[in-house]
Amino acid sequence: MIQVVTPQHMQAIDDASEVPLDELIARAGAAVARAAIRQLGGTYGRRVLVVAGPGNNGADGRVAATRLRERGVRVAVVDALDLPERLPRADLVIDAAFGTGFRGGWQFPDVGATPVLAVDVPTGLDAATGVAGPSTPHAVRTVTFQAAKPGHVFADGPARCGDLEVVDIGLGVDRADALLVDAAAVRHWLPHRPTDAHKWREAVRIVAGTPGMTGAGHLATTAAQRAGASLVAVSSPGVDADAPVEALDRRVPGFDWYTAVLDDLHRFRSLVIGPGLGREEHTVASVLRCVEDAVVPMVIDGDGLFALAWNEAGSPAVLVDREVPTVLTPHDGEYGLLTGRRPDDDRLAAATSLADTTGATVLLKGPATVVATPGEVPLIVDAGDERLATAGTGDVLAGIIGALLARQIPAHRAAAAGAFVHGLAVQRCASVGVIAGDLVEQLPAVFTDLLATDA
Ligand SMILES: NC(=O)C1=CN([C@@H]2O[C@H](COP(=O)(O)OP(=O)(O)OC[C@H]3O[C@@H](n4cnc5c(N)ncnc54)[C@H](OP(=O)(O)O)[C@@H]3O)[C@@H](O)[C@H]2O)[C@@H](O)CC1
Ligand SMILES: Nc1ncnc2c1ncn2[C@@H]1O[C@H](COP(=O)(O)OP(=O)(O)O)[C@@H](O)[C@H]1O
Repeated sequence: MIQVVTPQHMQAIDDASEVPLDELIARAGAAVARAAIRQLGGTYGRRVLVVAGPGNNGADGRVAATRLRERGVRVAVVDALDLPERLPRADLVIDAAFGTGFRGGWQFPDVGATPVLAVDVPTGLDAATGVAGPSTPHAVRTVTFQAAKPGHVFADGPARCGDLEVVDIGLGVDRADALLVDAAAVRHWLPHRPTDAHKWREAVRIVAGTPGMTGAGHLATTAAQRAGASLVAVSSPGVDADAPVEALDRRVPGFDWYTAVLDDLHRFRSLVIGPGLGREEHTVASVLRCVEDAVVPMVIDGDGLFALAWNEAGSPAVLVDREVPTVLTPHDGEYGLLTGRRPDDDRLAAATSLADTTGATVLLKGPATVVATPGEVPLIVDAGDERLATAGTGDVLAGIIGALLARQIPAHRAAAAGAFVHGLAVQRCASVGVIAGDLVEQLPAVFTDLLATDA
């Protein structure tokens, strides 16, 4: 997995390094030159314009210019603080104006359609949050050093950075602030089913859906099945669940259904509670009883999170005493309900603080999803895309995580692996018109491909 380090932490690593700054800049600049040649597809007859600022980012760019000249590239370097009226023509612009030391107020010049290669971060992109300034260029590629920064993966980062290349310049990273989840990690986390498996081994209990909203239970159930649950029992309180023929429809009353759910919960390996449950007071009461007394790992999603927030003592009070893992899956609105405040631009900190106060694993949804668990390095999943932003995809994610918990994957990894396969599923779907059920259909192939790949 790629390490993610905050700019502040990277500065401390830099300061503590025994490698002199000049040497780091030499290595960084050489890596930028190599990336530029790859981007240009060669050196002969190619022209490169380097926009170089007064700091170390500019120094990286000047070293790259020297290296490129040595390879026969025609290079012009312009001073970011003294730009000529007309920029020299070029096949590639290297943005070495400002990196992590940018403090706003400088405009990147208009380079038309010429592709931009950014050094460390495109100028104006906040490396801590990914929020772009008004003239931040859209780079085709960004070369960063030693570790990715949060700004590369959150907010405007992915769109402004283009392809991200992380280059080792010989700085030892003492600890990552987060890790970017990849296929190799998820493959490694997935357990093999033993030959003596039986249908109760990875059984998932789901409470989701209400009259008029039974689709939430259906989506969570089918997703759990397709993510490896060996048996799913689903209840939509007060109504027959919309259960596929392979699942058990456990009819429970509309009120005080917690007794029915808790009764034989010990037979299951996980409980998913909340999608489409509604926000009635009696529903809140039943959810809270389940959270307090459930003896198996839980995923609390959607209206289950509302129930936690509605509780007078606050969600931490209900959660901290749980002796088995809990995964909370809020989007920004649900995070706001739970904490009284929507997450700010520092999404790593937002997820981590909720995890710390509740003791739970928090999966903070978004274009890049963050998974935080007390005592664990946060995980970031950026496998999905905007096609996931349709009704019901969260229900699918909750079902997948429920299945992975039932497969005995620890909560931190189960949540991150769930978000990762959810993202891979949408990558296999059509470009337009994707609905949540499409993701479910892709899951067996996603798992098959993941397990088949060598790495
Ligand atoms: N470990 C690593 O990852 C390594 C990273 N490296 C590289 O170092 C980069 C960080 O370098 P850096 O700290 O020198 O900051 P950088 O962005 O070059 O600019 C600061 C200068 O610009 C000035 N300035 C700022 N804004 C301005 C404005 N609007 N208008 C005018 N001036 C402005 C600012 O002035 P001041 O604020 O001090 O007044 C200061 O002089 C990093 O992004 C990476 O490329 C490698 O070289 C080594 C290993
Ligand atoms: N723009 C986006 N890019 C990538 N993923 C997204 C985007 N918007 C939403 N998602 C993902 O889609 C899912 C939506 O979940 P949720 O909001 O709970 O949906 P619902 O409640 O309708 O089921 C989450 O996994 C989230 O991370």
